[in-house]
Amino acid sequence: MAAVTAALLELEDAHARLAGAPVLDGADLSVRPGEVVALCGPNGAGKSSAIRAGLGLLPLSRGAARLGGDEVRRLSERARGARAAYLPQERSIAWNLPAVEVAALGAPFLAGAAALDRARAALDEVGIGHLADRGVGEMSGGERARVLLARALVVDAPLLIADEPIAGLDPDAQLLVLERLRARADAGGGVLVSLHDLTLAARYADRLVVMSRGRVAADGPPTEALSPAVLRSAFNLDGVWLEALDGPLLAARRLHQG
Ligand SMILES: Nc1ncnc2c1ncn2[C@@H]1O[C@H](COP(=O)(O)OP(=O)(O)OP(=O)(O)O)[C@@H](O)[C@H]1O
Repeated sequence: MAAVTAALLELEDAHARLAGAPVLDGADLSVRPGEVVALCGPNGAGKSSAIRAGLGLLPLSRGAARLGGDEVRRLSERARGARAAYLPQERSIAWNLPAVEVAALGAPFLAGAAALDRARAALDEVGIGHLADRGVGEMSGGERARVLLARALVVDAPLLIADEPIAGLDPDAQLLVLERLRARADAGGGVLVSLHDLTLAARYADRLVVMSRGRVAADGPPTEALSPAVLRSAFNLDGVWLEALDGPLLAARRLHQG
């Protein structure tokens, strides 16, 4: 009998409010082992809120949030940290520590040398191995963003959640990072990644979830989820998918305002 694989993260009819206004309004979301799920939607649609709810960082007023099959609010912070690595959208690092030490913070339970080895490997993975010993206060914004991604890659957890990991990265680094996330999923992990670049989302994700006004407007194979109707209603775009050499390519223009 085939075993049913539990979702690594699940939101079911999730409702949440911030400052008196709804930010999640009945959102459903799941991530399973082996898949990259791209979370897309316009600014303010609720992507970060959905991620934070799944991690137990944003309490729900109604509905359920489960991490690794258990209700997230019943899990200790340590248990949450063991179930999901998280790269938040916020990219600041307070202390000017060497990149390798910042990345090693992702493996607090490993002995120092083992954590530093893993951190160096992760910095290599994101293309900045040569900056491992440089202070993060002496780096460009994109380099610092990659250090934080390396810290998330160091975490030994079945699920990796990355909130806009390619924002501010150069084109080569964007593709490199998405390749690394793809490789994590191909090795059996689950990946939830919020992205604004719809073409890249379509190329690297197995499934694409479109959020709009705190709800899920579409969930499915990327170019099906981003249908012309959804592009119109959620993104204000008049768009079509073209088939290019490297995969689907979105050709879109802004809809004229009435
Ligand atoms: N701390 C807060 N207090 C009050 N409202 C908030 C707060 N954080 C976010 N919001 C509101 O919640 C809604 C959802 O925000 P969220 O950050 O989840 O959107 P998002 O889809 O991740 O957007 P973006 O693409 O801009 O990062 C927005 O309307 C936003 O203004």
